[in-house]
Amino acid sequence: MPDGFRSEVREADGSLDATARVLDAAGTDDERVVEAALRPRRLAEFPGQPRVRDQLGLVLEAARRRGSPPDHVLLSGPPGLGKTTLAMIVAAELERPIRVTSGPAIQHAGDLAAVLSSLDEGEVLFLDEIHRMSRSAEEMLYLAMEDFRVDVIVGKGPGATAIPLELPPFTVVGATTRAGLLPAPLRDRFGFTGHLDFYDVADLVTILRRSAGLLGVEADGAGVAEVAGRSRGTPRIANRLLRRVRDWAQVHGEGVVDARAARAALALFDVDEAGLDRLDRAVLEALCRRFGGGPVGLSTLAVAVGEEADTVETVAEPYLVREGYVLRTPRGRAATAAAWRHLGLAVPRETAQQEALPLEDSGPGRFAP
Ligand SMILES: Nc1ncnc2c1ncn2[C@@H]1O[C@H](COP(=O)(O)OP(=O)(O)OP(=O)(O)O)[C@@H](O)[C@H]1O
Ligand SMILES: [Mg+2]
Repeated sequence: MPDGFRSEVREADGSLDATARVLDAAGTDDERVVEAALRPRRLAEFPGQPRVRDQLGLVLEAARRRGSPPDHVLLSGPPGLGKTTLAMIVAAELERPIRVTSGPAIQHAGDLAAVLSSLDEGEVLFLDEIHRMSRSAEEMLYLAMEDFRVDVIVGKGPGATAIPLELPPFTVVGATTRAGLLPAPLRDRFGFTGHLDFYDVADLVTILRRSAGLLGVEADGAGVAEVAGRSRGTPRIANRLLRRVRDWAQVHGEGVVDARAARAALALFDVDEAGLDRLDRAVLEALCRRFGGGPVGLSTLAVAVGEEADTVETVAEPYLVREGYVLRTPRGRAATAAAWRHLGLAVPRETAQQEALPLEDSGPGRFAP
């Protein structure tokens, strides 16, 4: 997440300004403590993402039987869907230690060299936000991932020499919200790439029941279903909303997460019936009211809602596109009829006509990004 965005969700005392962005899918530091407690530890207790889970399970099991480290693993997808959780699970399944660092923390190749040269055989190196690493570190990483070797540069200027240093075999687990930003040579070094997608409601219900149990919160079926349906397909948001509904239930109700508590708390925190939050609605409002439904370029749209383009693109847009409110076209972002209707506005004739086209004319991928 861009730092500017993070700082916006904080109060002066550093706590989460929950009314501002209860749906912000990126976690805050205080929240990370709660999150860590709610993370599934093993693949078998990880609900959802069946494809990625099966594929990853196979890769890990085969490596375990061979007794050698598995291929490097890249996990991509929107914030809060379980990339960090899966990285921890990789290490747990391999019964190996995990070393955690992130792209922004590695600004110089030397930083990476120090981490790499201290790895033990079979260790898992988790590189979060891998798309934010410096170019020179990236190049060092290719070599290390492929040949298990780093060139340590000694000295400066014309007298500088590269001393090759052999590394024991290890496994890189990279995580990124922006797989498209990774240079192809780096992407190619990963033997397995798992793309995480939004969760369906049934999986979120499973996750919420488990979280309620861990938090010692009583929750009934209707309450859990209400929260699951309004969590933007994102476990982090589901867990966060569960805690806010629990708060409401403890203050105004009997302490039970039920449908009444869920509806009241979600309304209080600006989560609408479709599960859209303030940023989502701001994007739709800008698209429809300011730009007549678009198409409009991402950066123009971002300025209109007062956010960074990166935030609009990684946080709001994937879900709006997937739910069919926004289309990504070569000329920019455009509102669908569903967006106009969601805001309670009349659907412009042109939009209605376009969407009423028989399917064979427009193709099945009309709503695809
Ligand atoms: N499949 C899942 N089952 C249960 N809980 C999950 C699952 N996926 C994610 N979570 C919960 O959601 C929270 C966020 O997950 P995680 O930190 O793994 O997301 P992330 O993809 O790494 O997000 P970011 O891109 O912001 O780093 C965690 O607290 C975890 O408990
Ligand atoms: Mg993460």
